[in-house]
Amino acid sequence: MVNAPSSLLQLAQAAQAAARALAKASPAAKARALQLTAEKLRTEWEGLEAANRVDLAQAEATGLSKAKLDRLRLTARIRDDLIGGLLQVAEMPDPIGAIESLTVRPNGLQVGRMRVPLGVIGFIYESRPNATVEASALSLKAGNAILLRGGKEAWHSNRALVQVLQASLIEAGLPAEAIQLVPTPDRSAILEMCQLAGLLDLIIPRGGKELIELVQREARMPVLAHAEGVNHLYVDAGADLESAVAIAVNGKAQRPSTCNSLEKVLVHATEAPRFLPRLAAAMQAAQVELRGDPRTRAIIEATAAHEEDWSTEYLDLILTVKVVDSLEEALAHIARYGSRHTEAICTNTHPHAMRFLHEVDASLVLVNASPRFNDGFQLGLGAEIGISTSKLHAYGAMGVRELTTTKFIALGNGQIRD
Ligand SMILES: NC(=O)C1=CN([C@@H]2O[C@H](COP(=O)(O)OP(=O)(O)OC[C@H]3O[C@@H](n4cnc5c(N)ncnc54)[C@H](OP(=O)(O)O)[C@@H]3O)[C@@H](O)[C@H]2O)C=CC1
Ligand SMILES: N[C@@H](CCC(=O)OP(=O)(O)O)C(=O)O
Repeated sequence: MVNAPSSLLQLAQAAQAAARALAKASPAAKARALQLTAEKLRTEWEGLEAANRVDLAQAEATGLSKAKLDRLRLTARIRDDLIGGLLQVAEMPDPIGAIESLTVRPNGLQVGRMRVPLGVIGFIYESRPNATVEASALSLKAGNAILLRGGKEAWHSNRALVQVLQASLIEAGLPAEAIQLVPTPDRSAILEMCQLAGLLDLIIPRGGKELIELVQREARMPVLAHAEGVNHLYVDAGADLESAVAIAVNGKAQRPSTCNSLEKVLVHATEAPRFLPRLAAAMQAAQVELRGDPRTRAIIEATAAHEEDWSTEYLDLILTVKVVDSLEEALAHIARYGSRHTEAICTNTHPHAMRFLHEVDASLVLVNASPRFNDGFQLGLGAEIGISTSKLHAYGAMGVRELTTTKFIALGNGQIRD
């Protein structure tokens, strides 16, 4: 805490004061701030787009990849999705103050749990401006303050969006400091955030290995890692192959830059001769480069996969394929190379589906569905701050509830302990 520059330290102190105010704010005021943000996204869209264009121009000039430019871009569709998500979050029941599982002890003491905010959240994430709005909305609904450190390429977009969010807070009678942007794109601020023990209650790094390792090493407060997705689809013996191809194409090609996209396909040997040519044709049409193990390459054209391919998250139109002899082999491969993010099976065999669900350790395990569903909005949370690949205190998509905790409460009538 002492090493933080006064500006960041002051921001965190202001966030802490704002968090205290938000913890007791009325559900109506929080919902109002969310509705106002939705309105302003529509009425102030031109200004937001203009800020976004500055970021896009700078990013293009520095040669940012097409996939990363795509996630930096604020489009009308993103605006509409954000508005829909904000309104959905506004309408959700306010979790704060709810008393859960009240029981009566033999001595008459009533013991329960009350849902409370976490406090101040430090959020470090990619150059994806919509994440700024989604994370802020969820944090606000959960009664937390948030300190945002988005990717450097989104600097102007994030500043403009945070202005909108803060104006909505003020109009709703809430402290603007509940949503703040770290005042510099300099990476040193990330290390400084990690030192803000006593001010930040939780830090969420959302990004690649380097970021996660840095924050896990340096942070002086709890960390919820939102890490990479080395995600598999296992095509079982007897699976519906048409559906398996459609799931694989959706998983890989719908939005290859996302953490929930498909990176590897494992196929049972009995299906490989029929499945792989269909997969290859579909992937070729989607412009996906295939890499494969020797058994795959004996059936279809693919470049040779190397050991590092099995653990690599490409975030690109590349897919690695392996032929396996059993469900056991698929489970063992996933346990060895997966990143516990998203894992899927295509099967028509109920016991296999159940084994996969029980035995695979990942934040979302799917049966006969695309890994692209690992997203808070798709899973019914309204929005998401990201996908926790840590197990404590939340595993998987994090919405409002995951940004809260509970404290015990006890209601007595004079009980004393023997
Ligand atoms: N689990 C989840 O919820 C999600 C995970 N991801 C994962 O994020 C990654 C993709 O995003 P990408 O932009 O490439 O991620 P990066 O890890 O490159 O960037 C994310 C953030 O981390 C910062 N950062 C990266 N490396 C360092 C470092 N060495 N020191 C300090 N800060 C650092 C970046 O800062 P700067 O702007 O300065 O580069 C940026 O703010 C993928 O691995 C993807 O799977 C993405 C979304 C959701
Ligand atoms: N959950 C989001 C994707 C989040 C994500 O992976 O973000 P990014 O890596 O910045 O593209 C979705 O499926 O739309």
